[in-house]
Amino acid sequence: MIRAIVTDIEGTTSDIRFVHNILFPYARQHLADFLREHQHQPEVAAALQSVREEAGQPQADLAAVIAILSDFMDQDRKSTGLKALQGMIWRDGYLNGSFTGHLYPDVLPALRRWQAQGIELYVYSSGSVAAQKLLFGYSDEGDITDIFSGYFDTHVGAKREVTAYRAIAAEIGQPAEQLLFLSDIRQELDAAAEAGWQTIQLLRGEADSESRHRQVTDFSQINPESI
Ligand SMILES: CSCCC(=O)C(=O)COP(=O)(O)O
Ligand SMILES: [Mg+2]
Repeated sequence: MIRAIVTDIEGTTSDIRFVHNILFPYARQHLADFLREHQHQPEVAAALQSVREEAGQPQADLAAVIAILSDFMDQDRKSTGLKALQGMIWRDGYLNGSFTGHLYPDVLPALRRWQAQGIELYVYSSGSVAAQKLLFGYSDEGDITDIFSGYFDTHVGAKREVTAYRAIAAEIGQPAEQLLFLSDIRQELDAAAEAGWQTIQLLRGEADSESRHRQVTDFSQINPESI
């Protein structure tokens, strides 16, 4: 019996093209100006220091950190510091109406159905918790943040690491076999399965013939009561 469902965002609830073609370029375009203006704010300074440490350049000046962040963005590196900064920059974009958080049309009806069945809903993304709340708070369907009982980001660990799923299970307080993780990425599902979770892979685009996970093309095909 599934007690809680944890969902990925990019490629699962939301189109990967929204993240890569809209969110990421917006952050890249505004990064330098944002940092010059806000570098001394405590949460910005903490994220910058985290990036310096991650790059092994603890004394890097602002220009050097901007170059490091540019490299991280080129690599789509799931750096906790970069993700924190992207979330702060995206906030302006959501607030000034530059974009809304993309949701596939099958997502909200399924989330509502599962919630009505007494299943708790959570998010786990490499995007910061603040960025997750923005996407779901300013989504195509309005503010749906209340539907989720909690949000997890890379502070619990990287999405391909088994330990992250053990940490999330401990925080949710349910046995791993009663937790279901939804993601488009096989390696993330492999880590969740190794931690004892149930898994379903979303195939929003290309097939994945190497996957050993149950596969669906949208949320309407997921029936937690049959798992
Ligand atoms: C909060 S939306 C932006 C997601 C993001 O920054 C990212 O790198 C995608 O990560 P995910 O773990 O959702 O694939
Ligand atoms: Mg994904």
